[in-house]
Amino acid sequence: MAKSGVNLGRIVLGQGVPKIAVPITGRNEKDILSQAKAAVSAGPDLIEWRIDFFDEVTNKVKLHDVAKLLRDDLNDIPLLTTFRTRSEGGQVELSDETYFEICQNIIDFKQTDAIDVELFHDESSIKQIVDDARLSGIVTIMSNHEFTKTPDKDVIINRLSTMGEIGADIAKMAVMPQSSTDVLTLLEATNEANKKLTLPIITMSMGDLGKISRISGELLGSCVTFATAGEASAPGQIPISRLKNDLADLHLNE
Ligand SMILES: O=C1C[C@@](O)(C(=O)O)C[C@@H](O)[C@@H]1O
Repeated sequence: MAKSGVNLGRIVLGQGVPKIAVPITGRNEKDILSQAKAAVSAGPDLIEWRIDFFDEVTNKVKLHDVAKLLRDDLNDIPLLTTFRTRSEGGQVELSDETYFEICQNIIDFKQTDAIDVELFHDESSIKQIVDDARLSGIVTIMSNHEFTKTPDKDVIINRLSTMGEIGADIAKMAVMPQSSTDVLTLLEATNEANKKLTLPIITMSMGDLGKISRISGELLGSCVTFATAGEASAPGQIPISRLKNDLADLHLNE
C-alpha cells in the first residue's frame, strides 16, 4: 500500500520516483546565487541550501537577505535549508544554543519549504523546533549522519523510528560504508524501515561504495536522493544529468 506522501511546495515526497535534491554550498552571497542559477538550470525537484558553508550564517540580517534573494531565484523549486554541524560532516561546530538560534531564524524568515534538524541535540529543543516549523507550514526532515561507519541494521531502523516519534515529517540517515556488506546493511535497513514506519524516509550509504543507494530509492523506499550540479556536499553524490537517467531506467512501471 502506498504511504501518504508529504507535500513540499509543488512536489510530494514519499511517492513514486525519488526526488532529486541539488545542494548549494557557496561561502558568500555571490557564489550562493551563482550556484543557485546552475542548480535551477539542471532541473532538480528540490534545492538544498547548506547554510553551514555560508561565512555569515551567524549574522541574522545577512542570513535573511541571502535567504530571500535565493528564494526569489528558485522559480518555485522547493527549498530545504540545512545547517550540518561538524560532527555530522558539516563545516562548523556550534553550541546547541547557536544551532537552535539559527534553526529558529530560518523558520521565522519563512523563506524555506523544509528545514533539516539533526537528531542528536537536546530533545526538548528539537521538539520545539519541529512544533514551530509545523506552525509555519515548514516540513521537518530530521537527520543523522555517521561519517565513519555503518551502524547495525537495527540501530539504523531505531534511529529513523525515533525521529518519527519525536515528530519529524521525514526521517533521514546517511552512513559511511567500509565494505559491500555495510552497503547491504543500509539497503536492508531502508527496505525494512520503509515497510515498518508510516513516515517517508531518506537514506544513503556515502562514498563510492555506496553509490547504488543513491539510485535504488524507488525499490527500497528512500524518497530523496542528493545529486551534484557542480560542487558535492557529501561523498558519492552522482551528477544530476546521469542520475536522472539512472532513476528513469530503474523506474517500476507497475
Ligand atoms: O543529509 C544530506 C545527505 C548528504 O549527506 C548526502 O550524503 O547526500 C548531503 C547533505 O547535503 C544532505 O544534507
